[in-house]
Amino acid sequence: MIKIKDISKSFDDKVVLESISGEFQKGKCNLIIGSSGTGKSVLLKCIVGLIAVDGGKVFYDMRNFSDADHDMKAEIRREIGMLFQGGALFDSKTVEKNVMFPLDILTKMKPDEKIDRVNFCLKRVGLENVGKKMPSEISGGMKKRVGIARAIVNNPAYLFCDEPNSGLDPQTSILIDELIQDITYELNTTTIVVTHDMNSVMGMGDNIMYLYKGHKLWEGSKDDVTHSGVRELDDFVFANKVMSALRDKL
Ligand SMILES: Nc1ncnc2c1ncn2[C@@H]1O[C@H](COP(=O)(O)OP(=O)(O)OP(=O)(O)O)[C@@H](O)[C@H]1O
Repeated sequence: MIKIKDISKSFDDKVVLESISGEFQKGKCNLIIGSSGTGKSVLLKCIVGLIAVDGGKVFYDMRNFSDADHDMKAEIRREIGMLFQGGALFDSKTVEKNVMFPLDILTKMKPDEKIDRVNFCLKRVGLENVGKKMPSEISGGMKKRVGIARAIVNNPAYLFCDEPNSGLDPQTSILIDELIQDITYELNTTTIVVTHDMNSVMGMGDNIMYLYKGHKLWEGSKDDVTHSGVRELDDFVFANKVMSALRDKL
C-alpha cells in the first residue's frame, strides 16, 4: 500500500499539485485520472521520487520515503517496476537486453538466472521468440508488452504505469489493460496507472483518484464513477461519445 499526504508541487509560479492526499491499495489497480495537463504524471513522478515535492510525504507500506536516507530510498526503488509513457525502450538494445536491464543494474544474479527470468517474463506477457529482435522490428503493442516485462522482471511490489495505452488501437489497449490487471492480481502489486482513457477507467478502475487542475476532486471505484455527483468528473467521464450515449440508460 502506498499512502500520500499533502503532496504539493509548483513549477516557478505555476501550482501543479495542491495538497493531494490518498491511499493506493495493494493487489489493486489504482488509477489517477483527469484531463490533459491536470498533474497526473507529475503526481506519479512525485510518488516515485523522480520529481522533488515542495511539500508533503509519501509512504511505501508505512516506510517514509520522503524522509528516508539514501539506503532506504535505494531499497524502496528496487521494489518498484515502472512502465514509462511511450515505452522508453533502449533502441540500441535487443528486446532481451531491454528486459534484462533492471536485473543487470539492481541484482547480482548469474547470467543463466537472468536469461531464465527474462524468458519467463517475456512468456508471461505473450512474447516468446522475440528476445533477439530490436525494438524497431516490433509493433507498438509489442513494445508495451516488452515494457511490462521489464517492469515486472525484478518482481516488484509496486508497479507504476504512465499512460500505458498511449498510441495503441482500442483493442490492443484493452489487452494491455487486462495484462496489467492480471499481473497486479497475480503478483499482488500496489499498481498505480495514470490514464485519461475511459475504457481503462471502466475496465480496471478498482480505486480511482480524479484530479482536476491540481486538486483531488473525487475518489471511488469504477462502479461509482458514472454517478459521482461531481460536475467536473461528469464532464470528463461523459466527454466520451460512447459513455455519453450510455448516460441516458444509466
Ligand atoms: N518539469 C516541468 N517543468 C515545468 N512544468 C512542468 C514540468 N512537468 C510538468 N509541468 C507542467 O505541469 C502540468 C501538469 O503536467 P502533467 O504532465 O502532470 O499533466 P498530465 O495530467 O499528466 O497530462 P497528460 O494527460 O497530457 O499527460 C502541465 O502544465 C505541465 O506543463
